[in-house]
Amino acid sequence: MKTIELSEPFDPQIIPAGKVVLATGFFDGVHCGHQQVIKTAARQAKKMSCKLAVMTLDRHPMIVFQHVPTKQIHYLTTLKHKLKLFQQLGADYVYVIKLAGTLPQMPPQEFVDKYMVGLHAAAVVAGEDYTYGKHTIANMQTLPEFARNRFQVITVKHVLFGQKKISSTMIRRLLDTGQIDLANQLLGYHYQNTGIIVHGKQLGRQLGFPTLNLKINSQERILGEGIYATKVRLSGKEYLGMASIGRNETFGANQQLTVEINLLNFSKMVYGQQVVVNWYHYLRGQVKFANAQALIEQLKKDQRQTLNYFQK
Ligand SMILES: Cc1cc2nc3c(=O)[nH]c(=O)nc-3n(C[C@H](O)[C@H](O)[C@H](O)COP(=O)(O)O)c2cc1C
Ligand SMILES: Nc1ncnc2c1ncn2[C@@H]1O[C@H](COP(=O)(O)OP(=O)(O)O)[C@@H](O)[C@H]1O
Repeated sequence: MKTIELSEPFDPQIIPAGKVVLATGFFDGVHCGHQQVIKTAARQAKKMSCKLAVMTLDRHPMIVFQHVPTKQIHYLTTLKHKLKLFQQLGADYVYVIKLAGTLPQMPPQEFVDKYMVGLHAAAVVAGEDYTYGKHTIANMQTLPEFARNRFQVITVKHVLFGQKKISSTMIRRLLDTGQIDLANQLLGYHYQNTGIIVHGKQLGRQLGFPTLNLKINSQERILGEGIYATKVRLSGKEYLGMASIGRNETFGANQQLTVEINLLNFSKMVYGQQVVVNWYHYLRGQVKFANAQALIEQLKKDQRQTLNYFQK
């Protein structure tokens, strides 16, 4: 897979020769709905004997159109993770479009000419609500007019959960409220965070349950408070872990939020390393225990539950 960054104005020479089927969207999360768009494009590419290209943006459109500060955006997938998921879906090219300069105000006809025809699209595939300018004029209904028979337009119907379309917003709400099991079902894979192991208060080892304290990548979204069953990738190996996201209420009020994980079958001292956490299952909410002993008793139960979950 080849990743090509495009910023306005780009040199048409850098676009690989040959026709592509172009799947387009912001694709935060690359959830089941997004996967349907990309898989439809992949089938079409096979039919038309061309390459599969995916087009995405380098930043959330809310930053540009609603002026939301960059720091306030917490993605379901970082660009790096998104690219990995596109690769798994069979993308030959990924175009990452820089949403800056004159691009956000570009008239729809110019956008279609430069970023669809200009990328050699034989067909453009997107979801029902895809827009490439003001939603009243630059939508999937009007795309054939702008295309002027230069490419085919394929609109993919929303994938529904119950009556509602599966959306990044729906999944963000589920994550914020700790509903990881359902969020994973709608994502079609296990939600993931990346973080660095930092020093905590060194209380964990006294309790008999040392924990990796994680500083999660600041652009990523953190699950709501609770205790979760996880799989953790550390130094090329995978471990089962029980994770706590919370404020360690047992040890005082108004403490900082921490993300910490006790790994089952692990006993090395590690700090500073990068870990990838895959979140699998919600075990319980945070509890303010009467004392450390009561917390320890609960941690033993959490450990058994984590093992049971993964043995199922
Ligand atoms: C699986 C798990 C569950 C936990 N549950 C709670 C809890 O319900 N209430 C609480 O106050 N702390 C809970 N903790 C957090 C412990 O208080 C924390 O690990 C301890 O304070 C150690 O902190 P340290 O890593 O900074 O030394 C939990 C930790 C783990 C690993
Ligand atoms: N099974 C384990 N799970 C998590 N961390 C472990 C484990 N065994 C050893 N460790 C180590 O212990 C450290 C955490 O101990 P802890 O007392 O909780 O200290 P800290 O407060 O600095 O996180 C981790 O950084 C890790 O290197």
